[in-house]
Amino acid sequence: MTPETPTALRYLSGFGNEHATEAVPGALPQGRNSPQRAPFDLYPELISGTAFTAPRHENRRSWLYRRQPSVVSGRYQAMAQPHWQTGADRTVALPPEPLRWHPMPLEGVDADFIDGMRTLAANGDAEAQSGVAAHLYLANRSMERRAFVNADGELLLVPQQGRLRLTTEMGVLEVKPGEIAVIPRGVVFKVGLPDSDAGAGPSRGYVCENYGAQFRLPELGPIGSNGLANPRDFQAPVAAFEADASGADTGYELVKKFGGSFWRAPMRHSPFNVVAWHGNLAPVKYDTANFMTIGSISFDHPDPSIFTVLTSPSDTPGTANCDFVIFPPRWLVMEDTFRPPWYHRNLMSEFMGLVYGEYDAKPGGFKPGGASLHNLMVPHGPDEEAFDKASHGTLEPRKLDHTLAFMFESRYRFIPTAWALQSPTLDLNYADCWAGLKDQFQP
Ligand SMILES: O=C(O)Cc1cc(O)ccc1O
Ligand SMILES: [Fe+2]
Repeated sequence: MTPETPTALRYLSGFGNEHATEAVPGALPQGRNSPQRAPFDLYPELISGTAFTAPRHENRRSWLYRRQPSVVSGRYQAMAQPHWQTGADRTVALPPEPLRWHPMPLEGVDADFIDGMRTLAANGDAEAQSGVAAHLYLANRSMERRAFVNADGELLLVPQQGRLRLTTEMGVLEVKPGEIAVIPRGVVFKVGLPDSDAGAGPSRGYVCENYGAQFRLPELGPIGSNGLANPRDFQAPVAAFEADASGADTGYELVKKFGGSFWRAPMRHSPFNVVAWHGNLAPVKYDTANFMTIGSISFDHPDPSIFTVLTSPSDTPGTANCDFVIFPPRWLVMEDTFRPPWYHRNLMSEFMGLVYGEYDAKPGGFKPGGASLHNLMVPHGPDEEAFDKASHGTLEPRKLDHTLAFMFESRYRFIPTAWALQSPTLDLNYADCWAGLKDQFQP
């Protein structure tokens, strides 16, 4: 029952590249996509992630050559997953203040990746193809004969604890904390937890579900033709299929999120039955250790847009549906500068998480696995401890090391779910971290 994949996974390099990959040599038709009979009598199937007529530089689609087309499944039945919410919940009274959550406890977790998903906050509307959700997953069980497909958006996975083995229609990817993965809308996948399976305990991580335009690399402007996340460091899987795909004895359950509702259908065969594929729509992984970080080498603290890994544009240029921004290890060398983030209020709304280490604006209170939310025009900035240290410390070159925070930044306010607002992990004392900032004005 194990997937037919090599033990050391191989990947194809490049963001949005036209890849071509065969699990069995000769399985890809040559010179055309849809011959009268495809090699080995595989079924050609197209998946398009953009409208057919999207501009060429945005157009994403792939051709899959599979043992059975996706349409072969049993009937769908409604299924409950009340904790995975879709779009802004307008019934929630949105607090106008900074919010923070302590790490969600892992004790007593008994769920796979799908059942263990918890929406912390969401905005926009999947139907309107705009907005994002910020979820946390807490899971201790691999999806074995269970697969998932999300029709509502793409999923950006940010593991915080434990590796994920992502078996997808297009092959297998493995990601560990520090790495991320993006699974396109509509691509079937399942999540294995190699570390949990080995007894290391539950896995935890963050997910950005993007209902809007697909994540892409940001423009580099005056930075030039290299830097930040380099395209070649994004890795797509090689084609792989499950060995038992034709065995009639091994049922599968396919879970589908469709317009915010969950459905399940029995399948007689594994949906991971793609023998070859080609195209530029594919799941990818990326190691944030490869991010070429740029910062000030003179003075002042740059805007965090300098740390954008991927961006999902909205229809207003420069005002993203969502930016995925990281705060990786880096040197701070600025002279006569308050080096942490300044105090600020922004048009954009900021959901933050911490994969490991300490975040320089909140050395104490923001813990790995926790989250914070600073919505549009909600004031925030360094806590008292960070302010004191940064105002009085000597300004030698200093490495911020062993740290990885990130931000899902959106033009739309994130509305926390009722569950998140009632959670015992909600930090009711968050505002206290600024309460001691004194008026030190001495004219
Ligand atoms: O609020 C935060 O911690 C995120 C952030 C970091 C930064 O360096 C500048 C602005 C900003 O919103
Ligand atoms: Fe901020």
